[in-house]
Amino acid sequence: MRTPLIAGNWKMNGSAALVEEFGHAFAEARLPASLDVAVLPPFPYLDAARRGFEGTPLRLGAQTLNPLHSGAHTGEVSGRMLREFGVEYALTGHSERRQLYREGDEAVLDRLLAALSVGITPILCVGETLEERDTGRTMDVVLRQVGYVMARLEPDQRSRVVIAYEPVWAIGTGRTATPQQAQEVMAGIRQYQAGFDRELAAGLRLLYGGSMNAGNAAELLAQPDIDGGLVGGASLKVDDFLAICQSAG
Ligand SMILES: O=C(CO)COP(=O)(O)O
Repeated sequence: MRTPLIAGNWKMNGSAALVEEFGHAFAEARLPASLDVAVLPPFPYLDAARRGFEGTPLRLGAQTLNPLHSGAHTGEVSGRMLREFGVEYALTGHSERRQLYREGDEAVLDRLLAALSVGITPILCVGETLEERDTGRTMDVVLRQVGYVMARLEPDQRSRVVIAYEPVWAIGTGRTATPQQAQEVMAGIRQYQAGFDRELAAGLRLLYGGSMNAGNAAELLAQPDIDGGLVGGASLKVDDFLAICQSAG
């Protein structure tokens, strides 16, 4: 069975105080027995989070990484450095990185390979814009983003990737995909992978992201092909994030 994963992407938000608050709340929290939970704070908070989350179920993630291990790349952070801070997950291909920082499929692949090379589980984010959905291109776009990366990996690498389906029109808009819309695309991703490797597809963890909150998480997470959530805004409020984690049981 696939273990659900709830990941909180804080984006460029949060504070040292919020890290501390999460550490305290999750130390006391009763969570479903079989659940992985990660928080992805901005880089400056990683060290505090590593200390503050000790003894809690919270694992650490990063929002991006540079494809190289080290070098003259002002402002960048490598996977090797993240690993030193106990980072276990890293986003690659988030739509904000694709749009705002012009990261294309090749850049996404490079970052994902860098994560794998240091033992970090990459979360490959994919998703269509509203225009792409309205013109009937959702599956083409999503499967191109998935296929570009997965086709270039070795089987053992492929089995370590988590895929997050985040429709761009649902991110930060309060407009969530309906459980049926999300399920349809995510079943399509799994079927596409099954065309290459049935066993891998059956074990592939697929997360939904886009305005997931405490009110809609249970219904989304109840869909057969949704194995967890990538949560933005609602991951900044400890009670909401806890409630989402609890509904993943
Ligand atoms: O982009 C997201 C998570 O990576 C989703 O953000 P929101 O949950 O704020 O829509």
